Amino acid sequence: MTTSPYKLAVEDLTVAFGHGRRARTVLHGVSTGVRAGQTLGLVGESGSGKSTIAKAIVGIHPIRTGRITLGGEDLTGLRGRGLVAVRRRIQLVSQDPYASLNPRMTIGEAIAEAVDPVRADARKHAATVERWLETVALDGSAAARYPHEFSGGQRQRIAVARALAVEPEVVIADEITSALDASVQAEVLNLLEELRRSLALTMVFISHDLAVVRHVSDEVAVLCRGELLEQGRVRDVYRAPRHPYTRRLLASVPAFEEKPAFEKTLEKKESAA
Ligand SMILES: Nc1ncnc2c1ncn2[C@@H]1O[C@H](COP(=O)(O)OP(=O)(O)OP(=O)(O)O)[C@@H](O)[C@H]1O
Repeated sequence: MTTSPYKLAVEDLTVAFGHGRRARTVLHGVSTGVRAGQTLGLVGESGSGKSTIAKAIVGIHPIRTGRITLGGEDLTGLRGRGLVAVRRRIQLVSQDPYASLNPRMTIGEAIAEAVDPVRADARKHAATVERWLETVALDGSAAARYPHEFSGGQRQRIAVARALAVEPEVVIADEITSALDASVQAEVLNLLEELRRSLALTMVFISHDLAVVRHVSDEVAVLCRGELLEQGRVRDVYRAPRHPYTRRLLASVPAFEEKPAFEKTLEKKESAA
């Protein structure tokens, strides 16, 4: 039985790299979580430990202490098949889509593998592959091509399609737009926002871009040097940050009240609907 209000919960998480005297703790008892169907924005300066949380959740980094639960089920310490199964239920999409796309596989094969890892047959799953490509606004003919044949923004959309094709319970998006220029960033964020609404995704959105986080998140958690300083509803934290560090972080955003380009595009779409 769990009393956690969160679909995905992290409790008292400590992660350290290295051993003995060389060990360095990078997460110090972090507790956070995301409610079902919501998006948690995870913010903090470079090196604060955001990616480490994501990687610990999906089992890439071992944890020292703490607990990770999904729907109340304890995932901590899973190995072998259990770990593989969890990696499917929680999909991590990172800044570099090359990391999740095998350069020797066509896009069709990559998505087919996400749908069915046992029989990753692009022809057998052609209809599903095409549906996911269309979901991320790509033509079905993309299935026969290789990752290097696409632009950065297109590759990121393919990585999102591949992650969603698994039908995960939670998606963790780690700086997925930081390598993209502003207009492509807007395109990927718009897509994510549409998918989030239509598929009622539960998502952790990691970014150092506070304007973007404000737009896509329901709650925001602020991380500083491996410690979680505060978490709350976006509106509350942005209007009245409790921690001086959060205040500084928000103050350092130039023209903070200025709405990002993609937000304006979304508003236009909504008012036209
Ligand atoms: N595999 C690793 N081995 C040793 N140290 C690591 C490893 N991965 C991360 N670290 C260290 O952990 C700390 C947190 O890194 P992490 O990548 O989680 O930060 P971040 O907040 O995601 O930063 P950024 O926004 O720059 O991606 C950093 O000091 C980093 O050097």
